[in-house]
Amino acid sequence: MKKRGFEIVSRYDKQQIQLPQRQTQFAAGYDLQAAEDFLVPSIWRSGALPTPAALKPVLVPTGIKVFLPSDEVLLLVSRSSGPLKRGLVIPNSVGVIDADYYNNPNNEGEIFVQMLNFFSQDYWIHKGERICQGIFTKYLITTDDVQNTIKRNGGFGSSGK
Ligand SMILES: O=c1ccn([C@H]2C[C@H](O)[C@@H](COP(=O)(O)OP(=O)(O)OP(=O)(O)O)O2)c(=O)[nH]1
Ligand SMILES: [Mg+2]
Repeated sequence: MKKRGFEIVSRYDKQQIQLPQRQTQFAAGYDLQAAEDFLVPSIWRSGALPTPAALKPVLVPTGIKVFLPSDEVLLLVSRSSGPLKRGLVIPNSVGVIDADYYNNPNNEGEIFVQMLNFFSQDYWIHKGERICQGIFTKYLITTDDVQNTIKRNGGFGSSGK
């Protein structure tokens, strides 16, 4: 049985979604692609100072989900060229993709990438463009960790404030 890997979520079935890949021999990150053309508006779009609305991140769909052992996590981190060449930053700094997010009843575990565009021009991400990289790693728990049995039923605040 496969231990860890990526799959396409059903809403993007047969839509030529590419599974993340490492680009070079010893690359640590699996580059995730945008599942569709997607606009990331400039934070400066409404004037001299960004408004609160302009500072709300967009969620770029990837069309993929990840399965992994329960003691591992996939970390979504920026590509170094994201801010430098496209003005795109990941405002949550590092996206944490938990093992129990896979196939959750709310969105099947589809991975989304939060983004803001710090450049002055709006930016259209094209379908298939590599928007961040995912790094697999193990996580540790405390000695007196209380094993939680609550099931995840979504993401982005699904466990409450
Ligand atoms: O950039 C991200 C970050 C998270 N997630 C998904 C996977 C993750 O397992 C879930 C919850 O993320 P996290 O625990 O970081 O956010 P939260 O605000 O604590 O949400 P929740 O209450 O659902 O745990 O949302 C993404 O798709 N992209
Ligand atoms: Mg959480």
